[in-house]
Amino acid sequence: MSKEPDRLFAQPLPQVPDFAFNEDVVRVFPDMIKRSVPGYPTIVENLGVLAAQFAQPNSALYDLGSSLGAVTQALRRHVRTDGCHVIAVDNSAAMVERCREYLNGQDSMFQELLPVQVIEGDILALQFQPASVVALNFTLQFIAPDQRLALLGRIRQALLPGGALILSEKLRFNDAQEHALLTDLHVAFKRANGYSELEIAQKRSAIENVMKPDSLEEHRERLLAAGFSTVVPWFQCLNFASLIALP
Ligand SMILES: Nc1ncnc2c1ncn2[C@@H]1O[C@H](C[S@+](CC[C@H]([NH3+])C(=O)[O-])CC(=O)[O-])[C@@H](O)[C@H]1O
Ligand SMILES: O=C(O)C(=O)Cc1ccccc1
Repeated sequence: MSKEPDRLFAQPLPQVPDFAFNEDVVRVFPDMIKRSVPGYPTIVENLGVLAAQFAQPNSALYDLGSSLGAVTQALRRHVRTDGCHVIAVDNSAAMVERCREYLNGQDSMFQELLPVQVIEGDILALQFQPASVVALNFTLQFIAPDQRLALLGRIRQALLPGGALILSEKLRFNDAQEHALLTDLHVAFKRANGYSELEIAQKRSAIENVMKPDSLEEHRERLLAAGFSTVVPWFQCLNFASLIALP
């Protein structure tokens, strides 16, 4: 993975543009996400472990909003189920291009990895194949709120018995005090990872129009409304959580 440090918001910007997954972000993305999302490495590695428990023979494993393919790589490290293949989807051309390079690197280092297909496309327009694992790792929060239920409904319809959706998201909290506390602690996490007050403030204004987190209660209710039977949180670090939703 690229070692370039994230300094995208280090200089004062006259106007902070809306955050986009462009070439500049791609260059620093591994550093940015590790220093911004508490628990990210733990979530990604364990997502592979969880997926291995839900993978069904001869089915698709989806990595939706795959960015540079960190989840896809974890799926390929952990899942050994016969006949599975991974489908990674992202609508950022810059992400997809670099993701394919990284996966070629993984292919040249290891043998007998699951086959993988990287699709440049909108996950809202995807025709799902029968799937046993679907990962939405910090992607649903970037989907327009009024599209989220329909997307989860289509994922539910594609899921095979014994399969699972794994959904990781930044959380909002209905209780104002809990929200303020966990937001402050997230800022402290970023500061401890070397981000300045300016970087933190400019990044906040870059993402506020494009990333709309929901509360755990909203996630649970929407997943049930989409037809999932069971919703189990398996990880939370500050205001970032990951859920297992069963068909
Ligand atoms: N409609 C869409 N269709 C396809 N892709 C989309 C769409 N909207 C956003 N994306 C893509 O979703 C990804 C979200 S990042 C996921 C991290 C990754 N999962 C990881 O585990 O490293 C999360 C973050 O940066 O906080 C970006 O690559 C977008 O291009
Ligand atoms: O940086 C933040 O505050 C976040 O909430 C997470 C994030 C991480 C990477 C890209 C966009 C948002």
